Amino acid sequence: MNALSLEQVFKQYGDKTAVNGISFDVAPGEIYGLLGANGAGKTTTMRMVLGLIYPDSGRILYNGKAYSKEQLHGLGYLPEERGLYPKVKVSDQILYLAQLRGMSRKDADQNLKRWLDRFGVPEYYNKRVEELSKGNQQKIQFIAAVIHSPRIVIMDEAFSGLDPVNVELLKSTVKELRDAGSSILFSTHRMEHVEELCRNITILHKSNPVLQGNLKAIKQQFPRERIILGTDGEVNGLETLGGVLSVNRHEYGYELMIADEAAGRPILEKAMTQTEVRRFEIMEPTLNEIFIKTVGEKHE
Ligand SMILES: Nc1ncnc2c1ncn2[C@@H]1O[C@H](COP(=O)(O)OP(=O)(O)OP(=O)(O)O)[C@@H](O)[C@H]1O
Repeated sequence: MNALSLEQVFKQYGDKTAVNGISFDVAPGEIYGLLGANGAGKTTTMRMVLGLIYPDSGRILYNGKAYSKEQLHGLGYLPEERGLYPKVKVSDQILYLAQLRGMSRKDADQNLKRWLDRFGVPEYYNKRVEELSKGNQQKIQFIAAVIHSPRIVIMDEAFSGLDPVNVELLKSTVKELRDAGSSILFSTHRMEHVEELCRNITILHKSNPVLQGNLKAIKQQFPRERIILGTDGEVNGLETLGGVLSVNRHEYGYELMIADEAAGRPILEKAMTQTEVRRFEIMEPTLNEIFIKTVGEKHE
């Protein structure tokens, strides 16, 4: 059974439609990507899943059941806007939140210490939030979202403000949660994180779901239009070949845009007659390219 199912969920603010009929399922042990440009409806969708606001129509099911107070204990939320109290000690704050989610203080304390150790910062237990750097506050906010071992975790820009080492640390933690059976609804503008983590995705555009499904299958639907050609030396005349749309010289060789995959072979043959070819690859489109094509605008 799916851990989370949205069925034709619709939400309007006044006469503005924020989410226009979104449906998707998240299996246990799956990270699901929710993507979209600013204002597309991601946060509204996540807030409905959390029960903070109600859909105008449609249904949200948790393990096949409708929302109830008990479900709240099985949900974890890492909001985009951080919500910790700066003056309050990390331990007081996290233990309070964990108890709200149904944990005993003793169990919560054990879990908190384990998480702080996992993140290599046991000394934060007694610190006030304001004493920590922004990135380290983010780690504490992450702990607040998962301390009660929720079955469904909703993460809005989980890795923003983190340095590369901490991004890797939190990424591996998200994978561990997945492998332990949690379902994660993951929203970000960082497409490379989605490529690494998510099995299935929905792209929202102006409140409408415009592209949805298995990420690998989606990639196969889009044409391969870019060739990476790694060479030792110059290759002349590439731009004259049929189906070649553009040629860019790089340190490693050439990057070519092509009309279709059939243009590939003559490029390779021409290169081989002139120099040593180190690499030749007709590239799968990146999710970033697919996103821009689908949404039709730059995003940040
Ligand atoms: N409380 C509200 N009252 C009125 N309109 C709202 C409210 N919350 C969101 N909206 C509108 O609903 C639409 C979707 O907003 P939402 O915050 O869900 O987008 P988002 O995809 O999360 O964007 P971002 O990437 O910028 O966080 C926007 O047009 C927004 O202005």
